[in-house]
Amino acid sequence: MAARKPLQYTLALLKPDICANPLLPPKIIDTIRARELNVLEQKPLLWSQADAEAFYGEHRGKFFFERLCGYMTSGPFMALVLSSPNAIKDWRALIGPTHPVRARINAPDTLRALYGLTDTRNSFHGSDSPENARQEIEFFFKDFHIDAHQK
Ligand SMILES: Nc1nc2c(ncn2[C@@H]2O[C@H](COP(=O)(O)OP(=O)(O)OP(=O)(O)O)[C@@H](O)[C@H]2O)c(=O)[nH]1
Ligand SMILES: Nc1ncnc2c1ncn2[C@@H]1O[C@H](COP(=O)(O)OP(=O)(O)O)[C@@H](O)[C@H]1O
Ligand SMILES: [Mg+2]
Repeated sequence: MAARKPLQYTLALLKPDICANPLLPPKIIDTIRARELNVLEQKPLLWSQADAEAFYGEHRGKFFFERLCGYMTSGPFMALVLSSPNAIKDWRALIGPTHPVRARINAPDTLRALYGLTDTRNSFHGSDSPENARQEIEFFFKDFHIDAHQK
């Protein structure tokens, strides 16, 4: 009997443009589950400028940093913890490339192709590495400990 691969966890954000339409988050969550990603945690949030600058600190100084923080503090959004054997890759494959215009050309079935508005307002976030997933989950869900779930 092959040993089961341990579950992997990732942080997903449904950004303010998605959450501005109350019909969309439930629809997106159905799509997430249909792709065999488990939704372990979810919560609505409204960020301050300081929260946005802390989370996206890696992009400070880039030309889009201010507009990114302005977008992410423009309204309520939703944070989720997703799990599957390859949750990081699975969720990033489902949301597609960063730039919606490119997504519509190269990956038309992805969520950013379907819902993304502009390069900044691209509707979704997904952790891009196991270490970032750990940090990003901790950022939003202080009481969620990956190790406890992997026992
Ligand atoms: N390198 C560089 N690219 C830029 C700059 N300003 C805009 N762009 C690029 O041009 C794209 C389109 O610009 P915008 O029309 O402002 O689109 P956007 O920033 O995604 O849209 P907003 O949601 O309005 O911020 C941006 O996403 C960037 O990829 C800049 O100052 N430097
Ligand atoms: N060239 C750009 N123009 C405008 N906004 C951008 C650009 N690149 C990235 N962003 C914004 O910054 C966020 C973080 O960028 P990055 O980590 O490179 O992409 P991803 O979210 O796909 O991991 C993106 O989701 C997007 O909202
Ligand atoms: Mg990123």
